Order: sequence, then structure tokens, then C-alpha cells
Amino acid sequence: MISNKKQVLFLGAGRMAQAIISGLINDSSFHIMVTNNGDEKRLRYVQDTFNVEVIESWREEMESTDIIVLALPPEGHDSILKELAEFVDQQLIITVAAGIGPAYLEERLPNGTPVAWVMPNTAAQVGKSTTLFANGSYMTAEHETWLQAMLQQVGTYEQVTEQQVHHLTPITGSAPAFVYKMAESLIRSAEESGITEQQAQNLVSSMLEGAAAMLQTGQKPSYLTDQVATPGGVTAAGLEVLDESGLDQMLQRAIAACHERAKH
Ligand SMILES: NC(=O)C1=CN([C@@H]2O[C@H](COP(=O)(O)OP(=O)(O)OC[C@H]3O[C@@H](n4cnc5c(N)ncnc54)[C@H](OP(=O)(O)O)[C@@H]3O)[C@@H](O)[C@H]2O)C=CC1
Ligand SMILES: O=C(O)[C@@H]1CCC=N1
Repeated sequence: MISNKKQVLFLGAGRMAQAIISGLINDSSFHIMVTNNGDEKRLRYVQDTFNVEVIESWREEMESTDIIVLALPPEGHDSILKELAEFVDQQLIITVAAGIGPAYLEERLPNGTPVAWVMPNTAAQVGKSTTLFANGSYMTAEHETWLQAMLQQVGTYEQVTEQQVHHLTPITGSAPAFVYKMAESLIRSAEESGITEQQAQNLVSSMLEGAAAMLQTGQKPSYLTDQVATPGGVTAAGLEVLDESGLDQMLQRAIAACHERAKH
């Protein structure tokens, strides 16, 4: 029996691949195959956790594959694309790698290959990724439909330009880690009150959820900050320390460092 399912092959089985797969398995129109760089234990874990097909050699699967997701480090792309170039025949090639835009892919793949650059974040694991994507020049309407069907399984998504994905990678891709760092510090401090670590984590995550909901009302962060900081009150004292310590400059430097690292 010929399957009507779209055959999706993941090259890479790490954090990002797993986060995307955990959403994608909810759409039965995709059949998922996964391979990696040789870590068999990880591959078996992915197979057992998500009930997907793991494969030994992707080359043998190319003919029946519709979509390839490159979920491997940016540094691995050059050599894998060289190899892929020998086998691709109109498959949609998607990368999630920082700094690897459609131009990079098209330069290394046969003329006319449909490509897309997707920048998700690990909240894909809970269907809450904020995903940005930029298409290459040869995406058809059908490819667009496939891509968007995939992205909708992992959260919200927005098409932007290639340059914008470059620019926004530290904000939507990396900054969750900045927020988790802040959460770690707040949780540690909360625990000093005598509550358990779990209680502290619940309090902090609920506080962050509330703050995110306030931002989503469209009110400006500076206004929301003022609303919290009673004149001469306790928050104002804390904000002074953050300002004196250069929180804003520190974040801008962190974003600049992400950009620098993303250059290939
Ligand atoms: N983590 C994140 O929050 C985000 C990551 N990304 C991007 O996702 C990509 C993967 O990152 P992440 O999942 O964090 O990294 P991980 O280290 O968790 O996973 C990397 C995976 O790539 C595999 N791999 C390496 N080389 C090859 C190869 N030649 N062929 C097949 N598989 C290969 C590894 O294999 P093995 O299992 O054998 O080691 C591993 O499964 C990166 O390009 C990153 O920029 C994008 C957005 C967010
Ligand atoms: O740290 C990284 O390189 C990847 C890209 C964006 C988030 N994680």
C-alpha cells in the first residue's frame, strides 16, 4: 500500500530535533524518520519516546523522502550539504541552524532545490515555540503548506526575511535561556524563605506567565514597570540596582555576542 503521508527525515536527534518531533507526532499526515551522527543510545531514546522510525543510513531513504530537516550544528552543514547535493531531487530542505539561511543552502544545493530556514525555540516541546522562518526562492505553494502544517504543531510562527531571522535569532531562539537564568536566580532567592524548590519554581513561573500576559495586552514595558514600582517603594530600590549594574547594556552585549557567534 502506498502511504499518502509526507515522509519527513530528521538529520540530527538532539534537543531541537526532539522538541520539534514531540509536536510533529501529533499530526498523523507526517511519517517521521530520524538519524544522527552515531550516538545510538540517543537514537533509541528518540525511537522509544516518540515512537518514530530510526534509520541507519539516510542516503537509502532519500528517494522516498519529501522533507529533510537539518537539526544538526551549523558547523556540520557544509559537509552534509555537499553529500546531500548528490542525492536531492526536489525534496524540501529545512534547516533550523543558527546562521544558516536560505542563501547558504541554495548556494550548496542543486539549482531549483526548495529550501527554508526555520528558527524555533525549545518551547516547541510544549507546543509554545515562537518560530520565525524564511523561505528560499524555489518553494512552491505545496511546500509552503507542508512547512506551515509542521510549524503549527510546535507553536506560533511568522514568516520574515532571511536578514530578519539572522537579526532575531538571539531574541526568539536564545533569549529563553536568558529568562531561565533570571528564573534560576529568583528561585534560589525564593527558596531562602523556607518554601520548597518546587514551590519556588511554581511561584516564579506563574509570575513570569502573568508578566508575559501583561506584555501581551500591548502595554509598554516601561509603563508596566512604572505600574509595579510604587514611588519610593521597594521595587524602585531594586530597579535602581539593576540600572546601576547595567542590565540593559549587559543584555545588548549578550545579543551582540550571539550575533558574533552565528557568523560562519
Ligand atoms: N537548542 C535550541 O534551543 C535551538 C537550536 N537550534 C539549532 O538546532 C541545531 C541543533 O542544536 P541542538 O539540538 O541544540 O544540538 P544537540 O547537540 O542537542 O544535537 C545535535 C544533533 O546533531 C547530530 N549531528 C551532528 N552532526 C551530524 C551529522 N553530520 N549528521 C547527522 N546528525 C548530526 C547529533 O548527533 P548525535 O546524536 O550522534 O550526537 C545530535 O543528534 C543547531 O544548528 C542549532 O543552531 C535552533 C534553535 C533553537
Ligand atoms: O545556542 C544555539 O546556538 C541555538 C540557536 C538558538 C538557540 N540555540
